[in-house]
Amino acid sequence: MQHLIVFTEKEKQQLLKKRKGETKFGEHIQLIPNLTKIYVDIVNLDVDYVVFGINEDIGITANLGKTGAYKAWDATLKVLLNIQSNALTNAKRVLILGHLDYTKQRNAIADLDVSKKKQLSKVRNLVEDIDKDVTHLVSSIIKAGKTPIIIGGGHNNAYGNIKGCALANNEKINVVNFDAHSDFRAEEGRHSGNGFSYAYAEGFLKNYFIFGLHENYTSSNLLNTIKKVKSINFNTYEAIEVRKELDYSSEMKNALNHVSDKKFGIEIDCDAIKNIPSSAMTPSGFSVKQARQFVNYFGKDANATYLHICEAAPTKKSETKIGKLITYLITDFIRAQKS
Ligand SMILES: N=CN[C@@H](CCC(=O)O)C(=O)O
Repeated sequence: MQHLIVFTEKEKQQLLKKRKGETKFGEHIQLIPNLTKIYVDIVNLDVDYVVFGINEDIGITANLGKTGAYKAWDATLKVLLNIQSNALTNAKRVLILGHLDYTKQRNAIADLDVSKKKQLSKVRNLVEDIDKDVTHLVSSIIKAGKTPIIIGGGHNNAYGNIKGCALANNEKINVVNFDAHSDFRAEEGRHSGNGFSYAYAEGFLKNYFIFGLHENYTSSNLLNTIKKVKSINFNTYEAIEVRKELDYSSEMKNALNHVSDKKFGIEIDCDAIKNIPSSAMTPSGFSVKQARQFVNYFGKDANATYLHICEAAPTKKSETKIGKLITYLITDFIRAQKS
């Protein structure tokens, strides 16, 4: 795993802001001292969750989107390590593994002109390399009996999550996706808009529920496709929050029915949440409270297999806000699983 950079005790100490009389989450988490073989390193560790970041936005570049998601992991660590450690946050059950690093690859594509077909396909080929790493890492974590919590990166990484889970369990998995977009675009080379279509076409994804699709950002072709395929179900943000034809809680129940008959992944695209800096930031979207309720609701189910939070693109100004958002979602998931 040449791109996996393990999170070290030294880095942890640099980020921890200790306070007398209090214990921070980072003081109780587990780390692995050396990386040998990921499965062997974690299989005997007494933890339930393996949290790791994917420092890339190459998939977003390959989808001609707005970059910056490679910074979400660092933003998250700064906040996550410094929340309180108490009976409600369960830090001892958490391994902070580290991150997949693609700095070199990001630099190598910086000067490419993605409006040119050949150069775009170079970027899309790089996404396939990332896919291999994510697939291997997720499948090793699941085979070791732990639950992956993945902080992206672009939504292209849904593909590696799904394939990794399916390979580890030796069967297709289901997914519920909290997202303004279907990410079911054509198989035209890998990017952040086709993680689910590739996973479906290659036989790793079975039932797929898209929660809160934006009607303005779904092409006519895609709408026809997702209406036609029986194993795909969806609702729209407009039907729930604008026209009030559907009720948020009942829709979560409906989505759970669609995915919970077997192992399923929970995908949270931060562009579904109002005003969160991301590739497709929107002034009209679900609230942070609704996103947290969503993670809690699906995280409670015994078949919930992984959590992926992606597409948030922090700036200097929004770094703490994004770190806090992602930390709330991570801890909501852990609490939900415990209950
Ligand atoms: N993962 C995001 N997919 C969206 C991106 C939209 C955008 O960046 O504007 C899509 O392909 O539609």
